Amino acid sequence: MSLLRLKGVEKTYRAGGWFARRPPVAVLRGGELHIEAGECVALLGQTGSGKSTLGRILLGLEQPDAGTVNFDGLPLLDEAGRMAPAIRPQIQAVFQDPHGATSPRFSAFDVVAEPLRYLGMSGAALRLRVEELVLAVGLEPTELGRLAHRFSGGQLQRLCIARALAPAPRLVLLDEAVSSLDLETQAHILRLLAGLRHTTGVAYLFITHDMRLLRGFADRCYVMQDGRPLEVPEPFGAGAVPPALAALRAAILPSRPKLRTPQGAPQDAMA
Ligand SMILES: Nc1ncnc2c1ncn2[C@@H]1O[C@H](COP(=O)(O)OP(=O)(O)OP(=O)(O)O)[C@@H](O)[C@H]1O
Repeated sequence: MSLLRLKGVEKTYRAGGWFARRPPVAVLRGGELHIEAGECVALLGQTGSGKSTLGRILLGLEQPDAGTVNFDGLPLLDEAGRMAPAIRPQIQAVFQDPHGATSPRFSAFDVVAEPLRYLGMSGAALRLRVEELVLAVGLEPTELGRLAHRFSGGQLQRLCIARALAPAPRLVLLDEAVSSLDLETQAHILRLLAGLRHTTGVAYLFITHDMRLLRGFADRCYVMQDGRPLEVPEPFGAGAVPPALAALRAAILPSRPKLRTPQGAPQDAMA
């Protein structure tokens, strides 16, 4: 049984309500996606292709118009569209902008402690768990009293990762979680996430539009094509790939850009 399975999920946004002049936007149009326990699955797609909509559905923030979403074999949402309280802590998320995802009034301690307090933890047990989590993401417990917004973007994202892992989830949605960081910090955070997956057994849904981040990180890959997640066995292979993936591949910058000579022939810019 899969940890998560989406089947035939459809979602249409009706901008401005039912009587608006603008036509409805059908963002998700079916397809299938599954994630096994402990797996890292990438979901690629161009901007506006519906990746985050799909992510919000997994978090119970958005209701699909049609289709099924099962977590551990059970429906993710009840008939009223609410997520079962037992499932809620098992699915967590890390978003692109760590500043937007944390309160400027919170200390680092408060950021990580937030979901644990919600689950009823307090006192020495809370402090111990928060310290354990910040150590796991490579920060020092002595820093916990600092205001979170005084940390660098990469450090604050580490705190957000610690917060996501606090309730010991089985699935973490990483929605462009490293996209706002510089290349070196991206590499550190991806290494950290890979290590945490190894030690905790958590599964990831890694949403990105940047194909370069996939290599060595994701086990399997889907691309959003015409509103449907489509599994791509070999995203970097020489064979045919869906047009949406071909466009993302074409967007990868060459490591050594080519210049055009006066005769029009490409020439290595670094030669
Ligand atoms: N609440 C909403 N109401 C109306 N339209 C929406 C809403 N949320 C998203 N959309 C539209 O749905 C489409 C898909 O948006 P979504 O954020 O899921 O795409 P995405 O693939 O995550 O894009 P990006 O990589 O740019 O974040 C876009 O055209 C967007 O404008």
